[in-house]
Amino acid sequence: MASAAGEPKKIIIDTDPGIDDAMAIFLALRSPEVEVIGLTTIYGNVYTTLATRNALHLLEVADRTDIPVAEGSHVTITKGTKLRVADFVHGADGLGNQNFPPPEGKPIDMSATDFLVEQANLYPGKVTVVALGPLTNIALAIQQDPSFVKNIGQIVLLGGAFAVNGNVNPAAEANIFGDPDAADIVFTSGADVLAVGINVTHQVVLTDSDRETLASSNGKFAQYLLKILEVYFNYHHDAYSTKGVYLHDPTAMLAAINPSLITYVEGAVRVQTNGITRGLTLLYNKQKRFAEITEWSNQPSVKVAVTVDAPAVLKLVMKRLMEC
Ligand SMILES: O=c1[nH]cnc2c1ncn2[C@@H]1O[C@H](CO)[C@@H](O)[C@H]1O
Repeated sequence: MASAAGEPKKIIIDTDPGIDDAMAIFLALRSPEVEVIGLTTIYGNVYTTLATRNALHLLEVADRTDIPVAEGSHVTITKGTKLRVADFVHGADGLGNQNFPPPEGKPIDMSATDFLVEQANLYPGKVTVVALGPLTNIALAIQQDPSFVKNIGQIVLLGGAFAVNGNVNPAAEANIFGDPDAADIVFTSGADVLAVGINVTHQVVLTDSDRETLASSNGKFAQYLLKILEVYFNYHHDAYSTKGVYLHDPTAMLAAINPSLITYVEGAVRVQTNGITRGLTLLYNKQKRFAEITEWSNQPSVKVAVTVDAPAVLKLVMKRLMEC
């Protein structure tokens, strides 16, 4: 629902589209509780240039070219250029190998980081960033403007594998693995952070039969998504024994739209930035006073999602994406 004042929550979607990003973006555009004030782009599912192109394309599909797109970083926060992109999950074009025509629009003449800082300053405490890719742009904003952590309302991020295996390797989830140094900066920044990890998103599955239900809708978004979902389904059939696909990004988006759909715990999160467990996220629940000072001591608390009302999430996703 809209806030008490009746104003929808302003959100900026930091995104690497991406099939489940496309779902999350459409979901946000169909959600009266939020107003999408911009998209910022990042590498992850695809390289940043393609993420920008896909973000512009998705807004054209949605007839929402009024929403600005700001291009984000092409490299990690440590200037790393050896990026891991998940084209095997989303297709070479990031959108199910559909080879859509290039968008007509262009990104604004401002970096993602500058846009994030500008909007947080413009609407102090009022903007939520929904971060669906590696956290480079957000960490850069934190470094660039010391007041960003105070001015930004909340950072809802899809990332981490809390006490479960990762999806890149047993230790790491893809978004955190993409830039672990940036993730550690975000988690320890003191900002109001809600992390939705794959321990939660793996509970939200869009099944083959849900896909058939989606197909029965003449809605613009449902018909578009059906085309691009094929590759995502194929990947999941190969990689997991699940009969369906995980709704990572839509679940994180709904956690921002309607926080009552999840529960969370609070504690300090640190990210392993090197070695075989690079990208591992580890939550200290602050229940024990350790004898020694640890890397978690005196770190601010963040929120980490632990349960999700999966049927309610799925129902909302289906309903909103099937509307005509
Ligand atoms: O196996 C995988 N490797 C890399 N990325 C993946 C994989 N499965 C899903 N995603 C993508 O990474 C984010 C969630 O971690 C989601 O954006 C999802 O589409």
